[in-house]
Amino acid sequence: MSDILAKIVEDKKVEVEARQRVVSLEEMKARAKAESHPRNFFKAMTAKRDHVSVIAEVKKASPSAGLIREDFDPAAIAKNYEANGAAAISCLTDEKYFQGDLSYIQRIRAEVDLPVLRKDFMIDEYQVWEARAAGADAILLIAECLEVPRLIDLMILATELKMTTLLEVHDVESLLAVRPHVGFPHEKYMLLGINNRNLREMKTDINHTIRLLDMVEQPEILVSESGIRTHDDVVKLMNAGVTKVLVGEHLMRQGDEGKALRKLIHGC
Ligand SMILES: O=P(O)(O)OC[C@@H](O)[C@@H](O)c1c[nH]c2ccccc12
Repeated sequence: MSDILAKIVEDKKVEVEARQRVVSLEEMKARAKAESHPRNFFKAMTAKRDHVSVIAEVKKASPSAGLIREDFDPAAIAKNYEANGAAAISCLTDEKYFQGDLSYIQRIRAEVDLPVLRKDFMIDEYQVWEARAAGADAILLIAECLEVPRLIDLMILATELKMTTLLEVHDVESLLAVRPHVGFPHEKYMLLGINNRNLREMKTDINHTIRLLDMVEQPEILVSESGIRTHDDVVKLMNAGVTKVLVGEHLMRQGDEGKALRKLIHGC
């Protein structure tokens, strides 16, 4: 694990313990069960399109970029994404490193019809229930954060709660470790993400996805994540057989994030 990731995970353990003291696991389960049925994130991402499928991300700040967007209205941003062709929304909920907030999920969901992914560092069952109670339709699991059996446990729980899992890898070793678990029995509810950001140097390179592509058994569920900025980047990935992307920073840096999204998808 990179130093920054190790530090985030350490802090996350403390945070999850503190949150559990405020709302118990039992209470969180009750809240999750009372929540309306999740929207089908997997279906939204695998629907037939004649262009790339984009998970558009709502992100105020990040450890690598610092503050990205000063005037930050998560629901308005998501609405603009929806109006301009996003297939789904991702929302950062980590407070310390990304200035996110769990309450943004409900605010976004009230304004858009698209399914919403909770983007956080998931290390505990509690957070999966918490995600569902907050209205999330999907969760992110980062392979570099957890041992494979823990990943599988959290994935099974997410599936039971009818949420989609975006299982993210960066390293080749992680991809090989999770590969036997990609697909069955979660085939209708899981996507595989390749993160182009190297967390050791914080640099992004979209060729990273293309280099690992040969080792991906189901490219139809693959999402290329991070560092995607231009329509040419999208064309390059599409030509290699990648039909899904997750984009945040580039869109969030534009005054009109919807217009930027349309340009990214269509080139104009
Ligand atoms: O802002 P970018 O470079 O377009 O990247 C978006 C997304 O991939 C990135 O936010 C991300 C990918 N995996 C993560 C894990 C945690 C936090 C954030 C992320």
